Amino acid sequence: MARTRTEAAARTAPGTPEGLPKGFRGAEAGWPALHRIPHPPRRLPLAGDVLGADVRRPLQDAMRHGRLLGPIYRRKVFRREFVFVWGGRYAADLADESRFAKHVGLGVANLRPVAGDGLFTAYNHEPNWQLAHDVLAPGFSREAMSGYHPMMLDVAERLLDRWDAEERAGRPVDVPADMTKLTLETIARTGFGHDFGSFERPRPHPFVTAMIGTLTHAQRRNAVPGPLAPLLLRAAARRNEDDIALLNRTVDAVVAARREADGSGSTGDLLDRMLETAHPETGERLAPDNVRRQVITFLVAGHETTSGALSFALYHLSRHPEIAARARAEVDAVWGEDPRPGYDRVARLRLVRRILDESLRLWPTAPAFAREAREDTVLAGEHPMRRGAWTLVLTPLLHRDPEVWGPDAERFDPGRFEAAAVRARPAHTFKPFGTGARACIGRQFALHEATLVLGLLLRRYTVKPDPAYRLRIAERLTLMPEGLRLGLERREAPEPVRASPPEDSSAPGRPVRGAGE
Ligand code: HEM
Repeated sequence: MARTRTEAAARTAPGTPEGLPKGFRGAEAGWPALHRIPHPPRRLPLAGDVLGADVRRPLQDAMRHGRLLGPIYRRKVFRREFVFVWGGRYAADLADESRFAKHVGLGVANLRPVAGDGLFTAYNHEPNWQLAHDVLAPGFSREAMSGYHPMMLDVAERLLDRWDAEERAGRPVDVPADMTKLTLETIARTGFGHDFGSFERPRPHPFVTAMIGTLTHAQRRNAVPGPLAPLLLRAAARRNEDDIALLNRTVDAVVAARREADGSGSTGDLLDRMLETAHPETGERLAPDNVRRQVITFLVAGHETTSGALSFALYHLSRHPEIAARARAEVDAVWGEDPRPGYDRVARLRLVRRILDESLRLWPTAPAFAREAREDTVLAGEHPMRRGAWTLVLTPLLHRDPEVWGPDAERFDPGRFEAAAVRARPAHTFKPFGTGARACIGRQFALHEATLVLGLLLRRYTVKPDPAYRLRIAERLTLMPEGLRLGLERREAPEPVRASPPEDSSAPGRPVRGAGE
């Protein structure tokens, strides 16, 4: 029989007044041997480790400290102390789901006013996480994905039309802006049957502007200490409320249109699942306010990070023409001139996929995730943690740990994701999609979309870097190559299709999985 919302609510463990789950602790209380963990040398009595902090680039700031202080370190911002880790052995231990779980903290917790108990921001103890996970996971099955594929192609063709026009006009393309248009339209179309008209607009859709506003605000909240935040961020908080209101209005309109359609044209997409599907065991459905949270979650989580991943991949390809040429040869061999390659032929682009993996290694676009101890435990046999104590894993540094990736870890080399190299690495050291039960539900979606689009772009254009460009990373919880523009050169028709397939493309169409996945 269907469980009611009241029964579901009764299963929720009561949180603290701030909405934090039981067991949450500051580092001082949570890490009994905190003194053994290094911190920056010039600690100020009240302010802590704030000297030289870059509030607009907190992740790169954290990476700078990590390089100086080692694979586990701590930082104090006024009264709050945080532990950061990036060493492979710590990350691997934190992946043990029997002792650790996702921690909703820092930036993710700051998104609670926008996304509430939506899938990404839900506390582990909130019943809506399991409910939504079970209802929505089939929306990412192989069958569902093959249904999205033609829609992904349609959106990619809109990008190609746009890039053709830019190429004819001899104008460089604004890569992050165009990738954001593409990925927003893709998740909106496949998940919600919606068209934001991004490619037809001279400026980003207001949804995107509001989303960037809320992500930036959530990030800034970390940098401004709690007691001062209301004062210092008063104007920003007001803007943030406006942004959230716009996100809500946009999403409410999408949901209302679907309800009005009353099942006609229903495709079983994510929104149908959110509105119609009952939990297979409990019969419970998502409540309307939770549907709103989930739609926002998927629209945001479903495009911002993939857009960054594609942008970084294009950056690297522009800098490594020899790798781009090999990838293009693969696309020609596997797809030939077929203008609409089928679903199964995307995962056969093994090198293109490795280029994406390597781009996500160097700049994982969701660059950190937090883990908390389920019970009192000792991290990697070295650092005691009490139940509820937590730490932030800095993925870009984990992905450059020389003990795992070797002395040339900074070098872009897709060969690191060849099957033998993956097998030779320790497990749980490549984590662009997080880990465990709360890892990214959209991983296959993102990889399929990005591989498809990169294949289509490689086949049609040679991308030319601006020699004066130096990679700068913009941060708004996610990462993006700031100001990246690339010149385009339309290719001649591809070489005739080779009789024999390249390297390993004859293997069944399943992607090589990274270590520990
Ligand atoms: C390259 C693209 C992507 C990257 C790098 C990425 C990364 C991540 C990471 C690191 C997490 C875990 C965060 C944590 O532990 O706090 C996560 C969770 C999540 N992602 Fe993604 N993601 C990507 C694409 C997508 C797409 C395309 C979707 C939806 C269509 C999506 C939806 C979600 C959701 C709903 C969660 C929360 C899952 C849960 O807690 O149950 N992501 N993602």
